[in-house]
Amino acid sequence: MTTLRPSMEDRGKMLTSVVEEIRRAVTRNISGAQLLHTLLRAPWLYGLLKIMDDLKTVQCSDEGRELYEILQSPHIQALLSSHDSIARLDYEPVLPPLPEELPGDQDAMRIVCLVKNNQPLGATIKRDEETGEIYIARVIHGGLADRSGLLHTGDLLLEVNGNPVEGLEPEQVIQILIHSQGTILFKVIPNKPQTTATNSSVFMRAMVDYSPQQDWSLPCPDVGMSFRKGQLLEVVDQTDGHWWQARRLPTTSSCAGLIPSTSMLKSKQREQWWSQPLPIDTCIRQVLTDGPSIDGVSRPVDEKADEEPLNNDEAESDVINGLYLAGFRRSLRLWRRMAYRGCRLSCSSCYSCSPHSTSLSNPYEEVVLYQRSPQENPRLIVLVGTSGVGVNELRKNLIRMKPSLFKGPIPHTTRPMREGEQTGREYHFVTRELFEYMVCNNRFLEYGLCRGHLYGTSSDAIREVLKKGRICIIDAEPHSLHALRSRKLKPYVIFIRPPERDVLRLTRQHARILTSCCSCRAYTEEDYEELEEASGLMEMKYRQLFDRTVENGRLEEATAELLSVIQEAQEEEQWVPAPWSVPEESRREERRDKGIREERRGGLTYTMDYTSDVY
Ligand SMILES: Nc1ncnc2c1ncn2[C@@H]1O[C@H](COP(=O)(O)OP(=O)(O)OP(=O)(O)O)[C@@H](O)[C@H]1O
Repeated sequence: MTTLRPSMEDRGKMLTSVVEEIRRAVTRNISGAQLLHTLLRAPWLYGLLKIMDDLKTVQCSDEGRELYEILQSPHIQALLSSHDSIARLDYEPVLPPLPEELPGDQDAMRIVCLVKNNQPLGATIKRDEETGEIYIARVIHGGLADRSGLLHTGDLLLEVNGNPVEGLEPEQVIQILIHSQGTILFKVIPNKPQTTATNSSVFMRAMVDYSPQQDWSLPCPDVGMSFRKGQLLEVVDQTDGHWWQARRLPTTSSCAGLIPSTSMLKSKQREQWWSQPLPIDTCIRQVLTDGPSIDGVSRPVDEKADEEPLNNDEAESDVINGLYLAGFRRSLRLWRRMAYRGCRLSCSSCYSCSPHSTSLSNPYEEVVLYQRSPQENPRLIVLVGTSGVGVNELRKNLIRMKPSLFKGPIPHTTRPMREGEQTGREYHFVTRELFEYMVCNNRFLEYGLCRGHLYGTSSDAIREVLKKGRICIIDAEPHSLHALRSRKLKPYVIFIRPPERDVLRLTRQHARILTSCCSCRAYTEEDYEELEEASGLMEMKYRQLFDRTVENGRLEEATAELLSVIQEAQEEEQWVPAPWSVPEESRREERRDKGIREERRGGLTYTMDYTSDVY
């Protein structure tokens, strides 16, 4: 840069010409970048900077003062500071000179220089077992190598920091890399240009837990990413049929990790299931509590349910301020509890624990953000919780507070109508034949037999409430969620969890627990223990199906939280299974296309050897 030392007279001329230059720029409407370019090229800029101080003190023309103000603006100050840095050659890092003896065939070789600051390289390498050559096995999305855009999957590695890698084990190359800090120089032969696949992200909900530490087949454990049931994953790369790259959401890191693909995880799950003893802890299946079943298969009989009469006022009908709640809930909860206890003893044929259960067949569920439009029906609200946690209390509270907003579905029953009851108000009173016909046609989400009468919640009863623009609120056992999760109902599932033990003791002083022989009594320490244990097991097993969790400590607080969660579910964007947001006609086309795609993919063979893939 040439230093000019202008005279006072020259300074005046200079100032005028600079101001003129700026004015012209403004009137010609040229961009800021063009103006900067013009100014920075001017030989008098350095001189101008020198006289900046003079401008502050010396009496000068209007143009001079105007220029001074312009030069004081933050943008120009930032520019001047950048100018100074560049003028002092004050930038890092200082790159080493390129090797002098570059081979003649320039196209075949690439020298890649990366600056590594205590962060992993973000690429894995592997050795070709036949040739012994070392390749870049994969480039991790968002990692250093990926951000540089200079290393690609399949590039052949020749040297690292001047050390030839020929004949080395991948682990030895990794050691060189680990001990290199700052600048790392790679000599590679680039892989043939790959067709740039459009790598748009896909969002998935994990339906199972995964821990890379326990997965011996992971090509490189350091890059593995763990996840838990219910967590949201952004899958950024599915090019490898076995190992995908993904980020957990919400994410703090731009760097992705490796997770098994659907097919990989399915085969792992199957292997694991067959090698494990039968889980008999939390399994619940649909059993009837007495007599021969409607489908003709004998079911376990619970003697007590027949012996002890229900307290009808409490058990079958809830009327709050003249408002009828779906009355059968109590008896069904009781029935469910019987079924649950019976099942704990024998669940060897239970569907949800079999290797074909839904979580095993779908380890990931594709999800999309969905915003309900005001024209659509409200979403179904499903409360899930262990018996005694307060699901019914919360549900009643919501209906009591906002009867025009919330409503329960009217259940069906084969029990005879009593005096004062109306069909379609407390229940839909139907004949046993009709009830059985509805069962055969899968019209019930849940049904059960109590004291000789059938009770059930039909999907039509739920839709009826939703169609009228009211929020249908039901409680359900978690194993029925699979049947409920449909595009039409779009259920939003809220898990009700018990609070800490001391809050339980404090808040449940006057609470009454319904016992298996249909009587009520105060809660005991044993009940609290059972409640916590059952709740923990339920959460562990079904967490992937819950959208939110609300703790039922103090009733008013829990109700208020529930209200705001429900409002969010109806009014704000939520993650839902992808098919829920697609209109029916495009769903049919999509299913057909997917079939074709899968057929094509089926023809591909994956030949990469992952055993020596090192990060
Ligand atoms: N937050 C709370 N504070 C105090 N008492 C509560 C609270 N939630 C529920 N209760 C009381 O606990 C008892 C059981 O509640 P509730 O009947 O709602 O349980 P549930 O989960 O529906 O189980 P079940 O179907 O077996 O009755 C009731 O006496 C209820 O009034």
